[in-house]
Amino acid sequence: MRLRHGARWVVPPVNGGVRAPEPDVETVDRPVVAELSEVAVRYSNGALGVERISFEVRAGQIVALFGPNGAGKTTSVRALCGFLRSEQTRIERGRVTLLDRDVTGLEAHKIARMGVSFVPERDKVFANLTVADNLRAAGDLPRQRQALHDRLDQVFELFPALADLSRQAAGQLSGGQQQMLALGRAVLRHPRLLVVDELTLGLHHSLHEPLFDALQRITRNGTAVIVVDESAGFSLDVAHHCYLLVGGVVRDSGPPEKFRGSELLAAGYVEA
Ligand SMILES: Nc1ncnc2c1ncn2[C@@H]1O[C@H](COP(=O)(O)OP(=O)(O)OP(=O)(O)O)[C@@H](O)[C@H]1O
Repeated sequence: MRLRHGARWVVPPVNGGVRAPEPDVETVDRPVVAELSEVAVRYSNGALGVERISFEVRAGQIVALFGPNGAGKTTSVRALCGFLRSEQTRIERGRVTLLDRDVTGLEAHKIARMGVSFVPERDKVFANLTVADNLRAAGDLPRQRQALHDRLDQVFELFPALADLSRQAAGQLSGGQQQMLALGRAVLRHPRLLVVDELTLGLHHSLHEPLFDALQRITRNGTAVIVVDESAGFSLDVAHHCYLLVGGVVRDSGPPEKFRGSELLAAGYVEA
């Protein structure tokens, strides 16, 4: 696989960092890509992961999930992506829909094949493989050489640093570089839905804006994005729609403006 960069990303790049999304007139009428409806999840030890979670994301939208520790954000996105089965954890109630198909409890690899890329909170890269090999491992890649190169170019346009790191072992990269690699591998597949659990957790502040900027750019070819992040600061800047989870239920939802209120800040639900 030849690594180069310079070709155009399929959507115009954003210059000048994270911008507030356009008023959400454009995306509200787009098709729903994924939906959780009244989902309850119980872990194998009997603990309730989430009690009643409903949310949806439409093509080209960024949906932000936030809430305090233990609210059920990770459980919700793992339920959506099929990452609970291996833990003998059950979706006890409710329904997960992906592209109009009921995928409740379906295995992760089948959900991935339907066009979902998941960037988990931990273990997001193969530490012993090079950056190039991590990208090769993305799966669902075009066989035709030029098509593959074009996709790689799109990734390097999103994250130019990756092109220069291609021979480096992923385990030697900084946390920020690993996150870029994980996102790069996820978008290489041209997913219909990208799900990112903890986009900026543990990363230096200077990386937050470029990472959220990348999410905005990813949506511009119609990819839907669900992002969970510790700090809702940038989430509120880029999201079209937000869901506040507390204690395993959706406490509130709406456009980001609704969540900028001091009451939520004071309650610690939204970290500025
Ligand atoms: N593997 C597990 N086994 C048992 N219970 C779990 C497991 N993972 C999470 N839980 C429980 O499920 C609930 C929701 O946790 P979850 O990790 O989804 O929340 P979260 O909002 O992502 O929190 P955080 O921001 O701390 O990651 C919590 O009560 C948690 O203790």
